[in-house]
Amino acid sequence: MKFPGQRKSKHYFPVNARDPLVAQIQHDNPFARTHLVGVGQTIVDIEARVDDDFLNRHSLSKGHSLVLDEDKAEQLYQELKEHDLISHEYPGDTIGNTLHNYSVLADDKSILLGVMSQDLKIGSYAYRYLCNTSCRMDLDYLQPVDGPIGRCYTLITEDGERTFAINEGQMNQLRPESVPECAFENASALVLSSYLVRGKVTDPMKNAALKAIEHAKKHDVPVVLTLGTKYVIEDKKEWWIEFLKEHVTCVAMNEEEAEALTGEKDPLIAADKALDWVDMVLCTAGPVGLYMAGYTDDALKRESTLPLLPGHIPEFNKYEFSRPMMKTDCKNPVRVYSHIAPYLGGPVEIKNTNGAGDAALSALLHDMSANRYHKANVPNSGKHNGKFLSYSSFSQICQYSNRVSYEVLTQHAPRLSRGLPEREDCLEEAYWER
Ligand SMILES: Nc1ncnc2c1ncn2[C@@H]1O[C@H](COP(=O)(O)OP(=O)(O)OP(=O)(O)O)[C@@H](O)[C@H]1O
Ligand SMILES: Nc1nc2c(ncn2[C@@H]2O[C@H](CO)[C@@H](O)[C@H]2O)c(=O)[nH]1
Repeated sequence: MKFPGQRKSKHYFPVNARDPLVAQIQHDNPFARTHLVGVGQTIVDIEARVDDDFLNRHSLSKGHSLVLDEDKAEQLYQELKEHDLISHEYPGDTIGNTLHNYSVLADDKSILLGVMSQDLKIGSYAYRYLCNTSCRMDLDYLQPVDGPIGRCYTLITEDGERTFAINEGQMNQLRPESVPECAFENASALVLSSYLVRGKVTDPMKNAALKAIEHAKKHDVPVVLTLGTKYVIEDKKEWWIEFLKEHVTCVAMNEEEAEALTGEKDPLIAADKALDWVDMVLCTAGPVGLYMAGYTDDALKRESTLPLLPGHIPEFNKYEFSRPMMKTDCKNPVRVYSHIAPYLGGPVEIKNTNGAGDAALSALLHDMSANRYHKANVPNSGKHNGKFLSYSSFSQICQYSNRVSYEVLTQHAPRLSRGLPEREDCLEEAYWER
């Protein structure tokens, strides 16, 4: 496990691998490990540059993700092929992206639960998916299916916006029996997306996701939900609110999804409202940067030394140096908020915004895992004088998430092609003290 945030050597584990005393202790007590587990829809992103007219012709709504009927999906594909519009093919799925990024950042294991074509042909989409996924992602539990994985036509218009059109293939055929309980032992978090419940009523995926939640609860693993696209939420807002209350520790969303869920346009107010239902919120807001909200115990709160920010909640970032906790673990819960503007104002040239939100979430999940890892290995550390959800403060997680999003904005693919640059071994110099 590489540690997040300030990435100087002291933040790496093991601290001193060559020390004979440390080696002896390790031999007697090998480091406890942890991993991230996720349930995903296995899909490949097929990227093409199109104009607004193309979106209108195929009745697609700009910026969103829609599932197409098989015929319509085929028609769209033929048009892309005919005009030679396809420019790239990448493994996709919001959960696959998040797990892959996590494995790259933490240099550690994640487990993907999903489907994979059993008769895999070299050069097929399934083959490409596997070839371009981090080797730290454990794919051994994938359920074989007879047919293709999903395709996500990622249509980029001139304004840089991406619109998704999905040909689902077998992506929703994951069965609850293919979600093994052993994948949840020692897991740091379970990550799911709202996309998992928008299949046909006969698709087993929704029950597979519920089975995963059941295992996660049994093993005291926090459930993290990313909201995917606003349409999935708008259609049944009340259902989602109940779902959050019952199952979810942390929700990740962008400002549109946040508005669909809470009715609030302002991401800070939306995040605050979501705290009525969950313990922690990550809300990305494109060029406005991102917000986090959560709870800490009054006795453990820490004041920010950064400028206090105006907003609908005045000086909302006052306690952003605190570390997130579950509300039920706080004697006197205090709400904490933090915000960060895009890293260095955003890249000079944004290659593609696809995956920027997934990248932010993977950084947060990395920080949560680092906490679990540290706690298992150094339980008496002062870092664990409270039952915290993450290793770093709200403020530092915001900076880290933002930094990772930036990396995805500067590249074409939705998944990190490498970790953060080693050269920038202290974020303080490059960023904090800008
Ligand atoms: N135009 C932009 N300029 C600067 N930074 C940006 C821009 N768009 C996104 N970002 C950065 O990326 C982060 C995540 O972006 P965004 O809110 O667009 O995610 P998203 O809509 O969930 O993306 P996706 O669903 O494709 O993963 C933002 O918090 C911000 O740091
Ligand atoms: N699982 C899943 N991922 C999607 C869907 N629509 C878009 N995405 C993914 O969202 C990612 C960006 O967040 C892209 O890489 C897409 O693959 C969907 O319906 N289901």
